[in-house]
Amino acid sequence: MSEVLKLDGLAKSFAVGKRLFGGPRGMVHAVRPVDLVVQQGETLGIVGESGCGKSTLARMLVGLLPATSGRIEINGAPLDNADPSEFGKKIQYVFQDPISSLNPRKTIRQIMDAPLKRLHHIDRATRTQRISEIFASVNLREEFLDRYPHEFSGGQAQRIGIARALAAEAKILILDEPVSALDVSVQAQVLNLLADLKVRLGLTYLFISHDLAVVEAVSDRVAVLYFGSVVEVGPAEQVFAAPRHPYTRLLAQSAPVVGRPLSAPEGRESELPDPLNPPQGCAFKARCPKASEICGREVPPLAPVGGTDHLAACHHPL
Ligand SMILES: Nc1ncnc2c1ncn2[C@@H]1O[C@H](COP(=O)(O)OP(=O)(O)OP(=O)(O)O)[C@@H](O)[C@H]1O
Repeated sequence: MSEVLKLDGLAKSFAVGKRLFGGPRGMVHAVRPVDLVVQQGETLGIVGESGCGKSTLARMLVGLLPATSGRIEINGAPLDNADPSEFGKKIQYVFQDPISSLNPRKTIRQIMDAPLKRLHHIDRATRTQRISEIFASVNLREEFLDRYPHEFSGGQAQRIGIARALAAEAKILILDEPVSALDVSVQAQVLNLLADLKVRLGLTYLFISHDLAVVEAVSDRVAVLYFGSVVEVGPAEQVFAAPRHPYTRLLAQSAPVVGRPLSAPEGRESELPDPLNPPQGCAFKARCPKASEICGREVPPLAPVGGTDHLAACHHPL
């Protein structure tokens, strides 16, 4: 296996609450420095409650948001922040809400044609042929190409969203809650399609979701985000069957049923800390049954917890 994607200290802060005169009132550290490696052909699931930084991370990866610090490498080469077409050829984004992410005034053919034209500069006849091939690969009928986005059901629209990402010929797809907006029966079809495409086209996925059961079903490895940081990462079956971070255990306990989204688990305090006033030490300490004095003082580093590929950021791993 080879590394296709590497995040090195990738972080994003937002200045919030601008005063009329003077600078911002504070900084929100939406994503704190994240180090992650994704191997060719794997699906890395990213889970966490609302507000933990999933979308901010995803948007940095596809160049929709500039990082505050850190870098992104693809196949060993840094991605140039300044050149969106470089991002587009290597890494593509599949949105949660497929219909609203497609331009309502353009036919599906025009939507599919844009990345081929912009990123690959190939002639019209070749583009037409590529679009037909891609459309067939997501099991959609060719006649749909001349319709508009609003004419499709959620499941069909998500297939179109996937087809559009494939048109760019990127090998890495960021799937941001790709099935959350769909009915459960349609979810399974789209997940099967994604699994099939991954093998057929040699793709690598980052699968972001707050639905733990879906992430468990599709991921080889899982990274758990809490308050902008990775607090646990490891093989999916290990992380779910034997979580080492108390936060992961709370998540797993709170979502035992397929399709049930993560809700704030019961804890001593079931809220994320105030981003404008982050706590000292471990961000999870107020909700953690194992918290001790050191947790209030020192941020725990992400460190191996049995096996080199299973890491947790906890002073008292389970
Ligand atoms: N443009 C912005 N300006 C200020 N703060 C922001 C901005 N975007 C995100 N944030 C803050 O950054 C943190 C992470 O947000 P983000 O949307 O990445 O989380 P998320 O896990 O994707 O949540 P959700 O599942 O609800 O989309 C939150 O505290 C959020 O309020």
